[in-house]
Amino acid sequence: MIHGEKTMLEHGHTYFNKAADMLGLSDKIRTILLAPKRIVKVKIVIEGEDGRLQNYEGYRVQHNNARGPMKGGLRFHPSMDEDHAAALANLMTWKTAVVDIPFGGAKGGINCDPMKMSRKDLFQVTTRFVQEMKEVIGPTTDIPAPDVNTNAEVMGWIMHEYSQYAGFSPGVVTGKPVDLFGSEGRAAATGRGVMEVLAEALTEQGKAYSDVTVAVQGFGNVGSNAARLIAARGARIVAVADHTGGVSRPEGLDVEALAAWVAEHRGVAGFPGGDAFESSKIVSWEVNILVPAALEDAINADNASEVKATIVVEGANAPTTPEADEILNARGILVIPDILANAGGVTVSYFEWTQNVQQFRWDEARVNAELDKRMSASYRAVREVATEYGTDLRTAAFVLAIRRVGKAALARVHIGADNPF
Ligand SMILES: NC(=O)C1=CN([C@@H]2O[C@H](COP(=O)(O)OP(=O)(O)OC[C@H]3O[C@@H](n4cnc5c(N)ncnc54)[C@H](O)[C@@H]3O)[C@@H](O)[C@H]2O)C=CC1
Ligand SMILES: O=C(O)CCC(=O)C(=O)O
Repeated sequence: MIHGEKTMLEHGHTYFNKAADMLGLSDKIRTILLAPKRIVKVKIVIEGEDGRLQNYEGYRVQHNNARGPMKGGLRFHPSMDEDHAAALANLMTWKTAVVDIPFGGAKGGINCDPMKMSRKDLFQVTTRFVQEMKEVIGPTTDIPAPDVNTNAEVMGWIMHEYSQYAGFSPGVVTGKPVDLFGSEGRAAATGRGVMEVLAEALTEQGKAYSDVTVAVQGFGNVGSNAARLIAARGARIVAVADHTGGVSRPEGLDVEALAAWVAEHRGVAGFPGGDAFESSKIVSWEVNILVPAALEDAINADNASEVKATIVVEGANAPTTPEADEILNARGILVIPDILANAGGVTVSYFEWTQNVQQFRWDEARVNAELDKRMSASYRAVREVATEYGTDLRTAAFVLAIRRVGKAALARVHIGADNPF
């Protein structure tokens, strides 16, 4: 899919190259670090409940495993294609390195629309996907997890199907139901990480949560948990938008009531506790903090100059195009980048995987404490690099990640005098 002039993967490469320029990396080293290890595309055909054939494509791009098994979510969305999978897999490599967990990066999914499918058809599609991918995923090779339109239930199906083939394998997938070897705290982890890095940024600026208003785009796993946790710290969530519309309330929305509404109605539209607005207006809402937590390219060259927030926390992956990023930076808006801001999910996925491997359970308090510690330490590490290089947080996060991945990748091969790490 084309995003403006460039593809999503090219956008990712733009960010990578800005950091690679700062590190003075040669073309050879850039190629080593950017080339995906494996790209798998499969055909998924099922007979739906209505008796008709449904025909989909499934993808898994395994980008890099220099630092450990590859890790990343599965997205079920009509826009899923090889470019999306590759771009998102790339981001996973840098994200796992930013939070310093022993994984590489991968991503995949199916170009289906779960909103229009029965649960039984979704189960069939998931099962077929695992049958096609079973040779390339596994607890020590590539470990999927939830992303857009996938959840704990789907992860449970994946674990079951893979275990039919490989024997009992809870570690093949994370984000599973807690009753099926999932981890306490994983469902809310990405939102919790967003809350934690935002706390660091506010502290830096001498502000508290109680001082700020927040707008959230996307009210799924990431957006709803971020909103809930940020509101619980005392901030006012004054506007929320999703694919069905937007709702606002200057005094602050009742986030728990909104979550209950969305669980029943599959969208924020019609929520009686606020005023309706057109969804795309969320980006330019008059607030202190903007949390894009839906899809890519939400903040782009057309709307970046209208952003009113002074901090943007990227709950979503790639919500800001490089053109928009330049505009936000030039306007002095602090952008906490995806590969740092939304890394709480994969961090607790790592905790889940270690619990599975050790056949041991952590309680929620331990998971949350370890997550909070790692997210704040990662924010500070990125800030330190930003200060060292006199650059923005996104470029600093890439510099930090490229150094870590580069050291591991090049220690595995004979590279000689060309090794810049
Ligand atoms: N689930 C996770 O643990 C993680 C998710 N992410 C990223 O966060 C983002 C959201 O993922 P989830 O919350 O898991 O997905 P989800 O499927 O739970 O929720 C997606 C949300 O985006 C909204 N949305 C879709 N199209 C929209 C549009 N055009 N305008 C406004 N809202 C729209 C949907 O209505 C829904 O509220 C994605 O970019 C994903 O890659 C990043 C890290 C971890
Ligand atoms: O939890 C995981 O393994 C990956 C989550 C994910 O897909 C992401 O961080 O974008």
